[in-house]
Amino acid sequence: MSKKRSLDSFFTPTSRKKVCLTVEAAPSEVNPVYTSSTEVSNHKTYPFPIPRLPPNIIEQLNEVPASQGNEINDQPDLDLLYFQPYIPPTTERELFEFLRNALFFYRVQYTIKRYGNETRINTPRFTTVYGVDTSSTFTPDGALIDSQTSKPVLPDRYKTCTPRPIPHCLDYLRQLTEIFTGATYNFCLVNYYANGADSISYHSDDERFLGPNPSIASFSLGATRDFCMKHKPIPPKDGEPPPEQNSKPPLKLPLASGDMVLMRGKTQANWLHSIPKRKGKGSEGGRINITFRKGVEKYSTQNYYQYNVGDGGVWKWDARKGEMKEWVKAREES
Ligand SMILES: O=C(O)CCC(=O)C(=O)O
Ligand SMILES: [Fe+2]
Repeated sequence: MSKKRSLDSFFTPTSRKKVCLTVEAAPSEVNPVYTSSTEVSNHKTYPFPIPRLPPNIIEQLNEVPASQGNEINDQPDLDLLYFQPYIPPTTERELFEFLRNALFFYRVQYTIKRYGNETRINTPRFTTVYGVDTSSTFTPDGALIDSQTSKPVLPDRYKTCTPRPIPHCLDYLRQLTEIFTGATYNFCLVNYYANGADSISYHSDDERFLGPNPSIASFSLGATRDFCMKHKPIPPKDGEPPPEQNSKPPLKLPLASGDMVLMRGKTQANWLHSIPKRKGKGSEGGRINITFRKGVEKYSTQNYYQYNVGDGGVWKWDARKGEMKEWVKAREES
């Protein structure tokens, strides 16, 4: 297949530009899929193959971003670009349904030590992750090699996890997002909030393994949920009077299906974000969140797999029952 235009020719950071890629010129060619079949992405680490994006969704995604991003930077250290929407309205529902059907998820549990006591934490949403930090790269056939030497990565690099390549259906969006944000991403984290009882508490993605001032592109599909942001408390400095705190109420962005928030600059270092639980009206539907980020240390790989895959069972959307079900290999094959 020939490429009609190179991806580089579309490179205009954060600009609104219609990308008329043909299906032949899809970014999937830049990062081939790790399977012999053209219908699915597969890898030894996947519990089951993941369908590639159908051509009609690819064609519609070539219209991104569907609107101009609005800058939100009127508060200290805050630097957001908010697209309402980014994914065209003709596509968001189909993409949501497609991804919910296609992906596998986990319900991760882990133990933390608080004041000497061990506490079991149940992550209050479904999660999954793909990708690997900059020290390693996947070959087109899915082998993990050292990014510098191109030699196979030895098992002791990632002792607690086995990294998984980003499947075509998410990698296509990753590459489009790289074009429009001017940043590069090697991880794709996916959250599924089954209803208003699922949530993520206030946190910042400020780990050292993302480097200083990381750009994180965050997509919403499905039910609308509030994205709340508040400034971190400003710690006092030795010998100085208490610093003035940001007294403004938390920022609340009602993230709708197809929206994208690009968090960048000093945002992660200074702000916290959350998706609070939601009761009553609008708490019924499921929501997918996809974030693209770049891990620059091998520890990012271990951390992301520990907290987004873990060591529990696989969950898959059951379209007939309309809910996530624990997935059992034998059941699918029989
Ligand atoms: O679901 C969202 O919009 C936010 C998810 C998030 O903050 C995260 O995964 O770190
Ligand atoms: Fe986050």
